[in-house]
Amino acid sequence: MNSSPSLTGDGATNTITTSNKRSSSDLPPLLVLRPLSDAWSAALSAKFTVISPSSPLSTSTRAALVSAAYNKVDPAFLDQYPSLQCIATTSIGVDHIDLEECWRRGIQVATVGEIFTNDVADYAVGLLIDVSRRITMSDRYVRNGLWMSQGDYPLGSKLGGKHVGIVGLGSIGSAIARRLEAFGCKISYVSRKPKPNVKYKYIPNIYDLATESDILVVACSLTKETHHIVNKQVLQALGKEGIVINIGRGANIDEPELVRCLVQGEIKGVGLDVFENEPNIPKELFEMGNVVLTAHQSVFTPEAISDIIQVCIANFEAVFAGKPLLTPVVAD
Ligand SMILES: O=C(O)[C@H](O)CO
Repeated sequence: MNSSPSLTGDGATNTITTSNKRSSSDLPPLLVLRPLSDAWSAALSAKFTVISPSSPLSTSTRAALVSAAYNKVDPAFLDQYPSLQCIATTSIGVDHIDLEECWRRGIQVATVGEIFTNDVADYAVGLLIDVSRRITMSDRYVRNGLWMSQGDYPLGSKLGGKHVGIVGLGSIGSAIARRLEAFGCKISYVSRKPKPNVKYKYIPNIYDLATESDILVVACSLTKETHHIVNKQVLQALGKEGIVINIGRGANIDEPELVRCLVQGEIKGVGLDVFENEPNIPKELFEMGNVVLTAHQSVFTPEAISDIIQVCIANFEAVFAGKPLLTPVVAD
């Protein structure tokens, strides 16, 4: 009878138990740090011996699966797992991973590649239409019975013809730009350098971008350079009629300044899927009508989750076979 580790879970926590149903001794060990749903558990356990950080095997494992934000990969974490050769994160953002340190130690890092691109772009456009046409606000108005007592809700603004400034024209920013172009928006962008073969107007400075824009869409990754890239001056340059959409990372925006600008009417409205200290959200935002708030979910569709599982497995199989990763993070 074989008694080997397998992973069970309620979708929120990992638990190692013993099973006599099958042997996993010939399956490569995979250290898993993120919570696993049943679908994740089944898919990973079929290919790997899934081990938890508390398992004695974990220090000698070669590959690890981590998730965005809530598994910080820093030198202290890496010291615990000296045999790691590869880390795959279930995110596109890698701000929770000390990449330089990983590379210094010869550890490869993989993301989910472009799996989320279209879903996030759809969501960003959804937030933008919601804020500019006041859909959620009008919904609250109707639900609260105010239509009858107070009459028609104030009109939202037309999207076509608006000047949209995209902060970060990577794959997600580009997908947002393509969608907004179809709505008749004029697109400009800021990024470290102009993108080759791109027809949108490149503006090297975010202040100038904000000055020229009606709407700013934050779609950049979080780095030292982009931390609080949308600050007081940028928000003031955007102006009283300006709208901000953020599907990047909360810390791309100086959140207290954003709240202050909203309170003082220095910008018109925001659609935020990400926050500086998730899941803590400044309480002032709850009181405001001109904001749409969602719970960092622009990336998640059931279809995308299924694709993430497949790409993570493919990356680990490549590592264990000594082949290149499918979706590596590369130094730029
Ligand atoms: O980076 C990502 O993939 C998303 O924001 C989920 O964390």
